[in-house]
Amino acid sequence: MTQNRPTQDTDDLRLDELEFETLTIDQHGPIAVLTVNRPRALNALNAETLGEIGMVAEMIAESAEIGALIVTGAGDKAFVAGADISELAGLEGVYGGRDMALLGQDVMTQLSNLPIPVIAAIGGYALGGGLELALACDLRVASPRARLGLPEVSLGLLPGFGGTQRLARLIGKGRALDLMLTARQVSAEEALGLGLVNYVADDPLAKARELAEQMLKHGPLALSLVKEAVRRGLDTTLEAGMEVEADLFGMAFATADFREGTSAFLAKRKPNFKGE
Ligand SMILES: C/C=C/C(=O)SCCNC(=O)CCNC(=O)[C@H](O)C(C)(C)COP(=O)(O)OP(=O)(O)OC[C@H]1O[C@@H](n2cnc3c(N)ncnc32)[C@H](O)[C@@H]1OP(=O)(O)O
Repeated sequence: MTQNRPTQDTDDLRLDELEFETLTIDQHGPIAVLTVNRPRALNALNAETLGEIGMVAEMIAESAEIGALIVTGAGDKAFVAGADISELAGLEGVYGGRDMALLGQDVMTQLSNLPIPVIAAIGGYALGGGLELALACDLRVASPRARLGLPEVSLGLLPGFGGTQRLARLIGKGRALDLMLTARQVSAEEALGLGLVNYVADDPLAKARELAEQMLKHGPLALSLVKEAVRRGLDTTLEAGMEVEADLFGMAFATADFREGTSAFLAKRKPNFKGE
């Protein structure tokens, strides 16, 4: 599904040379920050924004320079207040809705499958498609003011950007159904207790950077193998997941980073990982 996807050839472009209509990208060394930037609509996701997020994910997947991605929203009121309701209201029938869900799912999966850590910094409302965006990230850091929920049933809808699947996998079926069937918003503190967010911090962007820096001290290939093992293992049986883990563990042994990590430990020095 490539509806409204930008068609620009990205082969020779750097991320910080691209201009987007609905988001900004900043790069600080190996850490990129994607900010959804539609503050007048509380950063709601329309098809254009989804297309732009997908384009950024595609570029990051091919970039050797970016080691971690932080996703956030412009302004202090909202992370992302959902899919753009005015756009949804204009979609035609079953197929319009299905196409929009497939576009959203596709983009969230692109983000989720990135081989680098992806952290959501949630400063305010993360509702509907906004929470689904955060759920596609590896970790979530929320401000004490954040409000999170999947209120789609209040619009006669269900979550359609992966939320019914990712929320149940993250916090369990019972808790996920509670949030989705009541449409209630939870505070950051409750979200922490539910396991919906990993950290609550007054400055979620600063905390997300701190976490990214901590992760980037480790071997980048090992980080990507951890993500792959968890992702592939969760979608299968425990036994098959063990097989996946053993295969990836074997692959780690073939990397220069493994030689470097173990040599550095034995020589009592800091490792210098190269991602090879
Ligand atoms: C597959 C995915 C499906 C979905 O995601 S469906 C959408 C799920 N999300 C929601 O249902 C949340 C919708 N938004 C709200 O309920 C409220 O907003 C808030 C509680 C987040 C904040 O309320 P308040 O402080 O009173 O602000 P405000 O005046 O409602 O919003 C400011 C401007 O932002 C626009 N806006 C907010 N959320 C969305 C959205 N999701 N889609 C499109 N526009 C949105 C409003 O309309 C308004 O605009 P104007 O100033 O022109 O009246």
